[in-house]
Amino acid sequence: MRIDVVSIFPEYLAPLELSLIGKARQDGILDLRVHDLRAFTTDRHRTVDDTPYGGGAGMVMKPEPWAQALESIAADRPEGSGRPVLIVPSPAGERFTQALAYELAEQEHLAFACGRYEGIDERVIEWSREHFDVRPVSLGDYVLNGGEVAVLAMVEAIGRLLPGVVGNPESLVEESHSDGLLEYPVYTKPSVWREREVPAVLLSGNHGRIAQWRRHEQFRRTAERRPDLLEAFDAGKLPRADRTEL
Ligand SMILES: N#Cc1c(-c2ccc3ccn(Cc4ccccn4)c3c2)n[nH]c1N
Repeated sequence: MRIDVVSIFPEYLAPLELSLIGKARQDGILDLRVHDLRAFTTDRHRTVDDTPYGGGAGMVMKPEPWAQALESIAADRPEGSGRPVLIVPSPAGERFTQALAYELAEQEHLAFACGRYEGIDERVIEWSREHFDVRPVSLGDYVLNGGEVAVLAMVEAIGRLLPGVVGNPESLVEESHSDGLLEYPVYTKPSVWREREVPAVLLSGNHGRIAQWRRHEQFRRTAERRPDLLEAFDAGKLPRADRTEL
């Protein structure tokens, strides 16, 4: 998979050089490129923002640097790849979910546009549809200062689903949200810790009973902490977790 990220703070994406995503890049599973939006400005001050039409607080990101950056990415797309998907983090976007992570993990080329200030001139989103499948996406119902934190989360959630990134693909099946439910509690040695014991069933060696207990714990936790997920689960609206390997 090829991923391009455009930001005025490219160093914000440095954590993607670490851990599993960093190794996936070294192994050639993920070709991730970060671009500084200011490299696509033409004035001596490398200006990326201006005052909003209609007034209001804050500044808006100018359209032309974005068009230059995104045209450069579209022109450099991998040989034979289809139309790239442009994900625009935004508080006004569709919710990022595990199901969307699975969907995007099947794409050959993703691009992320990290806005700042009060956002990107809306005409960029409209213009981008000439070159990309454009998806405004929100990390959640709270306000961040820009798109970079959302991109860190989305790239990790998507990248870990790619074949060869996590050691045991089986582990992707049983984690929270992979089947629409929260994950069961996990324990390790010692079996008694500060007078707290590991549930006896987990020490029984009876794999059928262990699986039954774990499934029950998933439903109990989901009902307690995320009843909204339980309704979706009961309605059969499962995320795309019907495969352990993409
Ligand atoms: N994904 C996501 C986001 C964002 C987000 C994403 C991109 C930008 C670019 C600028 N801002 C600041 C800002 C504040 C207020 C109104 C508009 N814009 C962003 C915020 N906030 N919350 C999420 N779940």
